[in-house]
Amino acid sequence: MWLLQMFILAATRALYAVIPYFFAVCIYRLYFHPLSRYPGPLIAKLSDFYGAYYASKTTLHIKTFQDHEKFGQVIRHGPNKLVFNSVNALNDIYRNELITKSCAYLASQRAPNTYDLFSSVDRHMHQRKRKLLGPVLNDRSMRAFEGVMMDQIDTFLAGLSSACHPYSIPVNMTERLSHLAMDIMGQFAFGYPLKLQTDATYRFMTDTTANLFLNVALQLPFISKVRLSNFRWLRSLLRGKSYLHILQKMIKTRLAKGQNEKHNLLFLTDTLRVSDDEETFIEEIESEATFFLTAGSDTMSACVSAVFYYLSRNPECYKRLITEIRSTFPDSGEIKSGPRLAACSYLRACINEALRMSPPVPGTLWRQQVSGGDKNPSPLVIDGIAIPPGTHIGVNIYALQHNEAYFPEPFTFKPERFLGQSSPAEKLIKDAFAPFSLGARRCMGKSMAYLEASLILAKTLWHFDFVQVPNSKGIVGESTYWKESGKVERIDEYQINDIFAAAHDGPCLIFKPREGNIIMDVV
Ligand code: HEM
Repeated sequence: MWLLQMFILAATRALYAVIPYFFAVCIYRLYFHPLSRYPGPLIAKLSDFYGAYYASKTTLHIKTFQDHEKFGQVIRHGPNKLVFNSVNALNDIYRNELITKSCAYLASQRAPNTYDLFSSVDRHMHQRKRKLLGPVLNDRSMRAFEGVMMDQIDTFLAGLSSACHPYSIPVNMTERLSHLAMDIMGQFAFGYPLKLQTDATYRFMTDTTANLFLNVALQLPFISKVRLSNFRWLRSLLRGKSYLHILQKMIKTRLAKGQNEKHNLLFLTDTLRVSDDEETFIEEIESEATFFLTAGSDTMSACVSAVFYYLSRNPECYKRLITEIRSTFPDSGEIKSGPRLAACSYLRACINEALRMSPPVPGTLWRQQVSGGDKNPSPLVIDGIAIPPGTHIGVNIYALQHNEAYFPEPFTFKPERFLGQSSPAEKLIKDAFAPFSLGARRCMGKSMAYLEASLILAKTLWHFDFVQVPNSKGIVGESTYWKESGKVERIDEYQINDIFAAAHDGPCLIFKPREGNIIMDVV
């Protein structure tokens, strides 16, 4: 009993000491903090838990957009954070040598003292890694890989074909495309046949729970100081032991094959070998591979699912795209990279418009002044605003790509807006379109992404016609966020859930072979 009394006494004393401190911090953050004059939600001014809360609900991108609508172009989105919504800020932040990734990215570190491309905040370390990875993702490598990618797409088409026979069954495109995208990445990174499309064994690899936790952690910069990477059990808890097991299997299988196998292809394992010690190397490559597989698969399935969704709801766009593809390529076998695919400007415009409305990386990519940058005599200025040292800054991709100043009628699917390039308004569209980010940390897989999306779409539209499922499954993919907010005119937007990358579902479509097309072509 006396133990309990002692405990209550100690707790009460601690509370008395903490309450004044808590109020002092609140008053400082509201009235005396260098960012106190910037507008924003009250809770965000007081705590980073505002961002973490909406990240846990996967709606942080929507909330940031709404906060811009309410508070203006520059908002305070954490005690120490500013989010901008302009092209000027986009260039000032992401093309700036004095700025690097925010320390919050260290929360994604997977093992102590092990940095992958994503978590290397240090600019020099990042440059070194990016240079190493360059040859894996350049045009030459893409050309060498295209045949393997095409084989995977053929398996995808064969799957759609089976869904047409003996009678049509609805196909959830998210499921099919996430399997296809992961199969492509398994081949691309390790030359390993994961076979998610035809065999259920490794389908757990497309689970995105770990990304949700990562996104919450990215909103809480103090977590990077806790060094989560020291807690190895967390790693297997989040990704799942089986995920790490298959990752190690892919790495070891590739190592056993040696460099000369498929000598025209460069794989992740071959390129990133920096350590001679096998165990250290496997740890390093495991970390790099986890990021790489996610970067190249979750994003791709979100992008292509979104294009299918918008086409199924915009018959004019659907007809125009089908005409472009079928008139450009008299034979399906002719669909490959090259001048003819590049000349399919409407295809590119549809992909861009889907990337604009439903960006596969929809959030604020947090950045900070490089350490020691505060000693620089001239202050950091973003879109005309002097930024106090230590501030986390960024542009929210979803909000920018829905900014009416750049994209009139932002909730309407209009691929045509990407076709012109001469007027000032058209130039603004180009400048404000940033699904792959820009500058030193821009996406390294942009060319691969356009090639993969173009091939999947062109091949599918060449072989099949499709419609939205006419029953209740047909609404899968519609925006429940906007529905719940009563914004009916925005419901037709393909819903992406912000988990740093994008979780998504649907659309559910019914396919039928294009008239006169022999199905055996694709099987
Ligand atoms: C539509 C598809 C894609 C989109 C929208 C996309 C978007 C992005 C974005 C916004 C970033 C910057 C992240 C940040 O600053 O934190 C990024 C980085 C990256 N992406 Fe992509 N990505 C896509 C596809 C791919 C593919 C297919 C690959 C190939 C493996 C890839 C590889 C990478 C890599 C390696 C980085 C890290 C670059 C660095 O930090 O230097 N991405 N991506």
